[in-house]
Amino acid sequence: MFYDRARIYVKGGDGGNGCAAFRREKYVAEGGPWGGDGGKGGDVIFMGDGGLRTLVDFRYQRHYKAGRGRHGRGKNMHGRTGEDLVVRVPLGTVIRAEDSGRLLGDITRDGQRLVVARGGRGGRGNARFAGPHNKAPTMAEKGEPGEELWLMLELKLLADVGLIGYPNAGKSTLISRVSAARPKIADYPFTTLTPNLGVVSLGEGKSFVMADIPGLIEGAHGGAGLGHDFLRHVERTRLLVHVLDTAGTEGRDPLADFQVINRELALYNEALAGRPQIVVPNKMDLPESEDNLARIKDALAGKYEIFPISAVTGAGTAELIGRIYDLLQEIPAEPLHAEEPAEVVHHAGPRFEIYREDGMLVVTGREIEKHVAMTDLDNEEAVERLQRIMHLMGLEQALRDQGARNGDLVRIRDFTFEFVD
Ligand SMILES: Nc1nc2c(ncn2[C@@H]2O[C@H](COP(=O)(O)OP(=O)(O)OP(=O)(O)O)[C@@H](O)[C@H]2O)c(=O)[nH]1
Repeated sequence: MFYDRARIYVKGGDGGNGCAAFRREKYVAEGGPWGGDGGKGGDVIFMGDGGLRTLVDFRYQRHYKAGRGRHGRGKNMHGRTGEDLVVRVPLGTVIRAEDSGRLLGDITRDGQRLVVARGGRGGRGNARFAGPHNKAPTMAEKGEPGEELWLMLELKLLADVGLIGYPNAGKSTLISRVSAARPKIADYPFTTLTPNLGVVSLGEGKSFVMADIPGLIEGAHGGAGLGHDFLRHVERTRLLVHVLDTAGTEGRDPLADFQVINRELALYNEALAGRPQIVVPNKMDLPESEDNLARIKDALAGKYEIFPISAVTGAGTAELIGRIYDLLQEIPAEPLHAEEPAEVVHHAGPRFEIYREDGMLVVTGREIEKHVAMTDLDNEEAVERLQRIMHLMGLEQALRDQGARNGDLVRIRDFTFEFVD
């Protein structure tokens, strides 16, 4: 089965907790703080893999979590960093955050890496909070939670080669003749036309994807047009292979067919019409084809490369796919997106939002929630520090602006406190 869309959940590893510990050695009277830092959580990283062709693996596994950082320990021992999780995706995969639709990136190159969910920072151990004002801090930070989100993956680079030609020219026959795998596109939002796809393998890991561009003539004449999703796929083809019914089995002239199809193609999609094109006179096993082939050669040789074949007997097809493969090496793959993001901006947005719920003021916001998550709420020093941070972030003023009064309850995640003006 062939799938070109997937929805998956990714989570960076949580940072390890910092440790609160004190020196407790013989002969050392006043043990100083020496709790180590927690380790950073691992990242979830996508990596381009030119050998992959589909997103099918993501149908079976939807959750991807990187390793968590280890907790810090006494004697200033830092926790180990969590392991990154590297997920291989086919080239042409476009990644968006599901909630906002924001583009995280495009994977277009083999080995290209993109961090899609960052691991959390490790919490600092109490040794790091020691200073002139506090020689024996009892607080340590908890680890920052790893980033988590749902992603929409979309595979855009489906076909390297598009087959064009009149109905019954033999496009389907050619695809089934030369392709090893015959993936089917499932979950297509429109049902009238299904692109016919084939993966053509030449051995030694060499392959390309060929797609039929069905209904070009019917769609153009009827003004029906093809589904947008399908168009998007065929727009990516780098080379067009124009298949002709050389025998004229339906009573038409193959040379006239050639002109008609190219005219329709230009009307239908100018960019597609400008692609390199090679001409494939098919049905050469039929005797009627000989004269027509001579005429086709007279008219088109010099302008186009011509590869006569018989899709039914297979004559000429090996030369054809060999040449297609070589041509594809010369035609560069276009970048898939104009909007190439310079850097992934993770969770941009307002600093915090405040709303009322059950008579309580609830504060949300990535930064403030992170600070709460990293605070050991059972430790008085840590809570005092959190309050200073909230003050510096301007939360008091924001709460006042929202009409908070002395004694009102304010909640941030699992931390509830009384507002004191
Ligand atoms: N004799 C002969 N017949 C062929 C050859 N290739 C295709 N045909 C026949 O031509 C007819 C049409 O072939 P298809 O492969 O279905 O043509 P198509 O271009 O895919 O047509 P659509 O699916 O309608 O777009 C079928 O009956 C095939 O058996 C060939 O090389 N020689």
